[in-house]
Amino acid sequence: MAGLSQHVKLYMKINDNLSEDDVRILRATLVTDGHLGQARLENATPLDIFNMLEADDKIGTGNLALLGDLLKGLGKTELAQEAEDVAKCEQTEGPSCAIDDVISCLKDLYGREHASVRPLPWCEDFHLPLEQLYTNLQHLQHLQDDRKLFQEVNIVSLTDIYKTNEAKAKNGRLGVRRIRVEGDPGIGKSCSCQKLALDWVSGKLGIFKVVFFLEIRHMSGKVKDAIFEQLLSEDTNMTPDQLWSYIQENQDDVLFILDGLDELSQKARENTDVMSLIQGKVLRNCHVLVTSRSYHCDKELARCDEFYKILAYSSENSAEFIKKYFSHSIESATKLIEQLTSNPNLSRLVENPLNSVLMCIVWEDNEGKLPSSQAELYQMIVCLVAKRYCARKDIPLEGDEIPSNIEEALRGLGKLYWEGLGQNQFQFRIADIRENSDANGDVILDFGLLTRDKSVSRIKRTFFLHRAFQEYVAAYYISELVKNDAKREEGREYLRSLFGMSEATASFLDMELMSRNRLRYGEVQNSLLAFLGVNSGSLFEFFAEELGIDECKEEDKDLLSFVCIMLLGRVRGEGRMHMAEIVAPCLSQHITNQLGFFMDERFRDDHARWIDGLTQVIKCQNAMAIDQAPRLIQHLSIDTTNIQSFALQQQQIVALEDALSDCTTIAFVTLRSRNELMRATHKFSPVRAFIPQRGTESVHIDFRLFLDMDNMLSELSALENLQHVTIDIGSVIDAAGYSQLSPRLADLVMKQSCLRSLKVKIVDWLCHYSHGSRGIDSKGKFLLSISEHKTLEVVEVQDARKHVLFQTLGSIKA
Ligand SMILES: Nc1ncnc2c1ncn2[C@@H]1O[C@H](COP(=O)(O)OP(=O)(O)OP(=O)(O)O)[C@@H](O)[C@H]1O
Repeated sequence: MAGLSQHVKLYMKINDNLSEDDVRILRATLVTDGHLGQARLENATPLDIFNMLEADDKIGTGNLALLGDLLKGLGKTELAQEAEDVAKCEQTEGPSCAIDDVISCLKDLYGREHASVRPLPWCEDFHLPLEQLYTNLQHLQHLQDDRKLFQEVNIVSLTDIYKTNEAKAKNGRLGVRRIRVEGDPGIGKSCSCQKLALDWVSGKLGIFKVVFFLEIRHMSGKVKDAIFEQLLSEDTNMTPDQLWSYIQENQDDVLFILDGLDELSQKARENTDVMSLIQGKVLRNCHVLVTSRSYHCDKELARCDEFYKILAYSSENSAEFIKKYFSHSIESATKLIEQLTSNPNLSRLVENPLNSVLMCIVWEDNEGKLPSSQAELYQMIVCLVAKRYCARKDIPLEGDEIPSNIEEALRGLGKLYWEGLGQNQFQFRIADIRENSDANGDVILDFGLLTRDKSVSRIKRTFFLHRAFQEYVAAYYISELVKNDAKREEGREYLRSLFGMSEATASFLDMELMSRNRLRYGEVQNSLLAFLGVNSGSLFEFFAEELGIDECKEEDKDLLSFVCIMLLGRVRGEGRMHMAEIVAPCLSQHITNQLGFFMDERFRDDHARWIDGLTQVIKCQNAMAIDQAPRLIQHLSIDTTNIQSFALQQQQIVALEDALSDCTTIAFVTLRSRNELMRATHKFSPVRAFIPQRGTESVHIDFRLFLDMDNMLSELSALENLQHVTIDIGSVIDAAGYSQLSPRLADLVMKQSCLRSLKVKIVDWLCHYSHGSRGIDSKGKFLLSISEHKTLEVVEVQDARKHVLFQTLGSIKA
């Protein structure tokens, strides 16, 4: 009703208010006055009559004179007056009347469509009421588009952003117009947008007169048309051009909520003006809030005024959500919370809202059985869908086995969705699904992992409800190919395109493409490992073969080794050692995580997993060393910048330290950090964690800032038989102070009897700087240690002011 124009609403009102006698008189008058023929009028209701008159252009928008006369003839003066008012309104004040109509139409739509979430695609009737279930999320605000500079903000929903900005606004005008919100998959971006729209409906966002909530994945053309396609019905009493003019004239009052920029398809990108809207090239005074997955669309969103990140639920939030979900059974909630709290892996998993809701569903449906990982969680959900489908169709089930035609259907879907991901396509036409699925088209469409768009939208295409499932099913398809010996070659082709090796062979890898694919298909790559499970050996055999190709250049081996070790770090369970055994003999002899495109902080988690994988590889090589295996790691280069964050657990460092303590084959170690090493949550000593105590001949340490120089030198002194030590440090903050350097260096020289070169360069001491001393204090002991040393050939020490204190041993002896 809200979407209907004023005069149509009036027609309906008149229809309801005329008696049968009135209708008879009306028909007769129309015939007598020659407006309509008798045959057409027979049995026609007033509504039919008004439609006929409209079709003959006798009445319509802003033209209700005839209707007024007819009503007056019937003695319906009030209705006649209303007809006059509506006509006047539509003629003279058309746009403002019409915009009110659009607004009520939008409010009606949001109140209806966005008042609930449907986390399960197969359950069309499984709606969770958003207002009751919405649980506060944590947010960060990034400062000046720099992810390193951020502040924690007291914001629990997107509406709070506007509330905070409104408090700072001048003359009621918000200065901040373009807001960017990012977050990981399933973290609640869409849900937060829904909540924002609902808050507007309930008057909590009064600063905006009109709010357009558009899902970018449905966008294929101009924003002007998308508004009508997604939000308004065909008989809205404003044309797209009229509405656009209204928006242009009232920019300050309008908010666009644009959800999921990362889901804009390649094809749509060429035709849509949504980027111009986001970047303020059109409607620059409108308000825009745009969401995307983390680290996606960075360039396009660089010019936004504010930049927020949705973090996750805190552990209290996730418990609160579970209680809300099980409000009918507090006992279930308490039990689930207890189980999750006792398992750190699962507790972390449910910090993600999508995982939280799926966990509740699985718990409810599987009599308290819980998954151990995200992939297993999705697997359980797909099993659940399959079981419901079988129950619906009376298909007998054997245990937990999914019937083969359903598996086949899932594979068909996986193929389609993998191809869709390549094009950033998230919705599919039914015809395409049938075409791609042989005999299983109906199973796919009926199965329940697909859902049809139910909104007012005129887009009637089938699509996946949640992108995470699309990635999951695509991974399932690839894993089935990889496991199948008969489809080995096809499987490998898929692996190449998944990991970004499709346009090259191992002899010529494109690091940019590989890193891009890691960002784009990271979820698919990770799910693939989970699907392969005990069969993950096939994936590592693939990498081992690529590494073994004769033409594979050393730098390409370094890159493949990094990816391979990072993936190994993601393997859980007993099979891990076996996977390590497959790759360990083929890896590069130079193992490094200092790899151009992969140095970006977007790969932070991968660097943390790399540490786990490295631990496995080293353990494996330690065992192999006894058998004199030919290829062992000889040079280890670690950039700690990306691994010293909270992504890395203390026990992971301890495990690596343990593995390295048994390692004697690594002769060269390079350590680098591009930021402050000790700002990490976990304090660790880089020397102890990353340098083997035995067998290391050469160490190069290159840190931008270091807090514990004193300790580092003592630990280097404790290593066995070092020959070359090079230390480059930008700045040092050392509790022991500048004056301690000389005795520590003396210790190092005395303890390392095989030392041949020692080069130390420290650009600045940030504290404990003794202004009086321009060089190294108490040099005597140091000089003595050098002069008594038997093998030392080169000593170079540069101080804070770049004074070269010692250049060669010769100069010291002189
Ligand atoms: N704040 C919240 N309170 C309660 N439930 C939530 C909340 N946020 C998200 N959810 C649940 O998590 C599911 C996934 O959330 P949503 O679709 O908003 O994630 P997203 O960040 O948009 O994911 P993607 O990037 O994959 O599109 C929702 O269907 C809903 O069930």
